[in-house]
Parts: sequence; structure tokens; C-alpha cells
Amino acid sequence: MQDPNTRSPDYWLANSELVFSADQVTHALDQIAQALQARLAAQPILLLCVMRGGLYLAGQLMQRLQLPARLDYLQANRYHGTAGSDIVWARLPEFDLSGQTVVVLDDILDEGITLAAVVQHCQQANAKQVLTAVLTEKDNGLTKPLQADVVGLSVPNRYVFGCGMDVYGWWRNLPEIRALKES
Ligand SMILES: O=P(O)(O)OC[C@H]1O[C@H](OP(=O)(O)OP(=O)(O)O)[C@H](O)[C@@H]1O
Ligand SMILES: Nc1nc2[nH]cnc2c(=O)[nH]1
Repeated sequence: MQDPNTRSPDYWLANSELVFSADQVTHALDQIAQALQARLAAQPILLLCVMRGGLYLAGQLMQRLQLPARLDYLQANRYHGTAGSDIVWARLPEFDLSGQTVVVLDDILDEGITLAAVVQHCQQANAKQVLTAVLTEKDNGLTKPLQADVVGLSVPNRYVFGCGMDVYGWWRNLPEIRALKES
């Protein structure tokens, strides 16, 4: 079987199906912004982008949120060791989170391990309030360690990409969400 890392970007498009159109994603982004705005009113926030997938949502929300916001980011990689799943921090936030209202942004809540670790980090750093918003949540039937406060779209239990999510590094910039065909 061909190494998937050597496949062309067009291969992934051809071997995938539309899950949410660009218009549907735009509507979901509007809804996420409205939900956050309603919860936060005009209070100052720190947007905390979970790289790299959260970048698309962060960029879109920054255009929609009408409140004083600062921006920081972190990168948490999941390490699947023999003893389970652990998080390795490739980058921690630069801002002092103490006393801050932090809004964590990510592209997808799948098993929830990443988001739970990020929230725990914020709490341990004495954030005043931590809200979480994800563009998508995978409908995988799992009992997850946390629920996101705001979820844009529910995606099927398949590998999805677009709108921040990659397929072998490609198509994070796609304005729609697609799922790989099941072979
Ligand atoms: O809910 P979970 O099962 O923990 O998975 C969700 C995480 O997986 C992806 O990150 P990934 O490590 O693939 O990095 P990326 O953001 O660079 O794509 C995604 O961006 C989430 O952060
Ligand atoms: N791109 C992508 N990243 C994920 N991380 C966890 N689940 C997924 C998924 O379906 N797609």
C-alpha cells in the first residue's frame, strides 16, 4: 500500500465526501460567536488557540467577537505511550493566565483528551474562568472527560478534514468539512 504521506492533496479530495458545506460552516461560526458573546458580554478575554487545528476557528472568531480580546496559543501533542495517552506540551501560553477569562479554541473534540488537558492547565495556572469552544465534535459514542461549552457542528465518527483540520498535513485551509471515504 502507498505511504499516505506521499499522496497528493488532490488524492484526499477525490477520496472524501462533503460533510458540511462552506455556507454551513459559516453559519456555525456565526452561532459560536453569538453563544460566546452572550456568555461573555463585553468582558475582556484571552483567546487561547490550540495549534495547529484551532487556528482557523480563532481567525474566524476574531472577526466576529465584539469585545476586548487578547490572543495567545499553545500546542499540545498527544503521545500514545504503552501506559495510555499523555500530552506533551510543544508550546505553552506566553501570557500569565492568572485571573484571566480564557476562551480555549480548537477545531475538534474527539476523545476529549487534548481539551481536558488544556483546561486543566488553565485551571492550574489560576485562570478566573475557562470557556471552551470547538468548531466540531465527533459523534463517536465515547464517554468524554469533558463537554465543550460551545460546539459548532457534530461530525460523524470518521476522519474529517478542512476548516483547521488536516489530512496528512493538507487542507487545513479548506472552507468546508469533508470526511475520508471508508475503504
Ligand atoms: O479530542 P482528542 O481525541 O484529544 O483530539 C483532538 C485533538 O486532535 C487534533 O490535534 P492534533 O494532535 O492532530 O494536532 P493538530 O492540531 O496540529 O492537527 C485536534 O486539533 C485536537 O486538538
Ligand atoms: N484532522 C483531524 N484531526 C483529528 N483529531 C482527532 N480526530 C480528528 C479528525 O477526525 N480529523
